[in-house]
Amino acid sequence: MELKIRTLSPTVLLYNLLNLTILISLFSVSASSSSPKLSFNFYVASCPTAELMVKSTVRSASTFDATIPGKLLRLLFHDCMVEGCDGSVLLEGNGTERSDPANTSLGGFSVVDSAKRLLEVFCPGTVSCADILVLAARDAVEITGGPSMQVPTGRRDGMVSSVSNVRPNMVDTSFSLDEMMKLFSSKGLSLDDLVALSGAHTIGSAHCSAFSDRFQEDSKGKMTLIDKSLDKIYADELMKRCPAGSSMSVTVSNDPETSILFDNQYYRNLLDHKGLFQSDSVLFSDGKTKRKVEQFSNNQESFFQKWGESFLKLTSIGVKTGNEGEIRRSCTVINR
Ligand code: HEM
Ligand SMILES: [Ca+2]
Ligand SMILES: [Ca+2]
Repeated sequence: MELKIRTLSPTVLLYNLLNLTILISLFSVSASSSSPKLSFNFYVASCPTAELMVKSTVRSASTFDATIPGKLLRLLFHDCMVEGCDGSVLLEGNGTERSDPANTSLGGFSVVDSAKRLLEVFCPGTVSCADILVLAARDAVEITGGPSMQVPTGRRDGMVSSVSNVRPNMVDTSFSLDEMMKLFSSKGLSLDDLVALSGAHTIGSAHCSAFSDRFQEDSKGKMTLIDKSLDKIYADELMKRCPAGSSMSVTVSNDPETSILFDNQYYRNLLDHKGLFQSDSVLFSDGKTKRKVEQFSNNQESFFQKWGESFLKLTSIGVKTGNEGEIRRSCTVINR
């Protein structure tokens, strides 16, 4: 060892010393930065099987009920848009986010609750509901044939869930592209993220009321198409599935072609003027997003690639880490 050092030239020694100094200073910057960030394998020491337990819960629930993946993915979106990805949407009670009409048709709560119960047995007080929801949505995409992704964890659960926070932070199917863009950019999401994340509508379903604005009902209860951008045959089919006065529980597939497959069919539907919501159709009718829609419709790989990036951005919105928030014992109530 002694011999080795002596044989090193002074320049090499100086170079090594410099590298060491840079390394030390880098380390101290990251160690002293105020709020810890998310990290991959956050639970590797505290609960090594956390991700596996969530995955198996989502898998078995989805085997029994094919509507689960869509529900989990939408639930995550609605969580992240309001107060960030902090599980605020999961809280029950008067005046919580769940009371807003935009959230009354949400589902998948019981899957998150089951995963949490399992995790509380093996790793009590360790894995946040916010992380469980992100992992469950990630798994939902993979289970339905979408890309497999590694997602960072370490989110903490929020203590605030107020119905008044929903309206100002949630998109609506009646929104113009500019309105959607404004909201997305306030969350750090770009126009390309909007196009990619809307691709979530390649799975799942919608209630008739979610797209009734594209039709008009006359005094005799007859429906007519008022949104001429919609394909005529597709519109007829929708009217047949959702006649005036149809039950509130009737649902229609978001993607009429491959509703249980996470693929790029959503974008091909847009090209065919078969976007279910006005907010879907506008992505193809507006020149600002048309080219991205065409690109994703032609190339599933590029959609999957961008989906991965955008999903990471979505799941990082307003996250609470370190000492912020708490680790809930039950996902539906804050700890007492
Ligand atoms: C950008 C504007 C968006 C609007 C206006 C919108 C609106 C809607 C509406 C109205 C429904 C039907 C709900 C029902 O009637 O039950 C729906 C379903 C769905 N949305 Fe979106 N959404 C948007 C973006 C997103 C994003 C970014 C994601 C996820 C990343 C997402 C995931 C889903 C999923 C998976 C469903 C199916 C839910 C199920 O099967 O229960 N949506 N969306
Ligand atoms: Ca939230
Ligand atoms: Ca599909």
